[in-house]
Amino acid sequence: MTISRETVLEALKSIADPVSGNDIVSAGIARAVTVEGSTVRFVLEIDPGKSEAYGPVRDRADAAVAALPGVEKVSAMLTAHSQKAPPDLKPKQPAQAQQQAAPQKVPGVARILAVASGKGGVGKSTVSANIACALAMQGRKVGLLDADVYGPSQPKMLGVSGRPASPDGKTILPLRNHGVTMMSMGLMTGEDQAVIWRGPMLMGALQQMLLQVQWGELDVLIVDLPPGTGDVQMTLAQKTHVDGSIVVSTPQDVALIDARKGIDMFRKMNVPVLGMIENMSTHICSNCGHEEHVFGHGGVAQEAKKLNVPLLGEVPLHLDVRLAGDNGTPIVAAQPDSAQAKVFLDIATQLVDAGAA
Ligand SMILES: Nc1ncnc2c1ncn2[C@@H]1O[C@H](COP(=O)(O)OP(=O)(O)OP(=O)(O)O)[C@@H](O)[C@H]1O
Repeated sequence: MTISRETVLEALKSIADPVSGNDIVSAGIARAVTVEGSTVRFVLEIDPGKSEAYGPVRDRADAAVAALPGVEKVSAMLTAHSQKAPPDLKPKQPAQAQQQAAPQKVPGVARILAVASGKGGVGKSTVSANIACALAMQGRKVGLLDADVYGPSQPKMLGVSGRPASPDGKTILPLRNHGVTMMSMGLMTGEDQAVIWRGPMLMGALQQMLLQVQWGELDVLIVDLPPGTGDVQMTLAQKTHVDGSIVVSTPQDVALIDARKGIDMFRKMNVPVLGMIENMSTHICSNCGHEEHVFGHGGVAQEAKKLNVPLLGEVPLHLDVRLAGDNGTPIVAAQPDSAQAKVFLDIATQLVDAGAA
């Protein structure tokens, strides 16, 4: 049975807004209604000071939608609006419709740092995991959100497994290892399950990860983005206040072309680019220590200079970096005194010194 968005809106109109006396749709409280098969999602955007008063409203709205024929699952979220008058669901003139709600902060999270790459497989997840651990080793309260829905790898890299608990059915308890609080789409879907995500599902899932996970008080939440410049990157920057971004690339031209696109996207979305990291830079032989430039060397430094962004570090290509990641203990934690670990620790120090983490 197909559920229409209009039917959902009608059901939501039966719920009164305790503050304005209107119904929650006319009052502009009920927003972002999406229907995916038998699942309905919506948010109630409220004054953060009135969250207690709106708890029962959310429950009533949830029940009204759940009672509709064909609805099997409802996700109703309370979110804090950042404007005095939240936009409503009524049809808008094109000019008004273009005015997006301002990007929101995630409660308790002081800063959000996005780690991106233009191209897949350049080591973005390895870099995210190591920077997260390095920051935790320096005493920062760190979260890591694995938003790489196409290839979630953080559970393996940080050595966590099992489905995260949700004692109240509304919030999700993150997992923790190496001093890092982490949540991954991989933990919601299972390691071997292939996931095909479509735009609206991605948006919903990402928002859910950001807002429903109990991150606690964090100095910084690192978001490990999927490669490229697609829906997830756009949604993150549009909906959430992202304080800075880091772009990871190998020194090869093909990777650099895509990295440039990534930097361009962040600039267009007004997300400060904190710097680039060259990964798989010099190869150091684990037997004899001989150095070789498998993918070239210095390409990222040149590109960073051209684009006028700092080069935060050059991470060598070293067997131990991969083995550490595969074993669930990133190299900074496994071999903190190694040359490879030092690069990550130095990047973490730079981020702290710059007030970015
Ligand atoms: N500096 C390095 N030295 C050795 N191996 C590395 C290094 N960086 C990453 N790797 C290895 O390369 C592989 C790809 O790395 P990773 O998963 O971090 O890349 P990614 O850019 O996040 O990939 P994807 O886009 O598929 O998510 C992994 O097996 C990882 O262990």
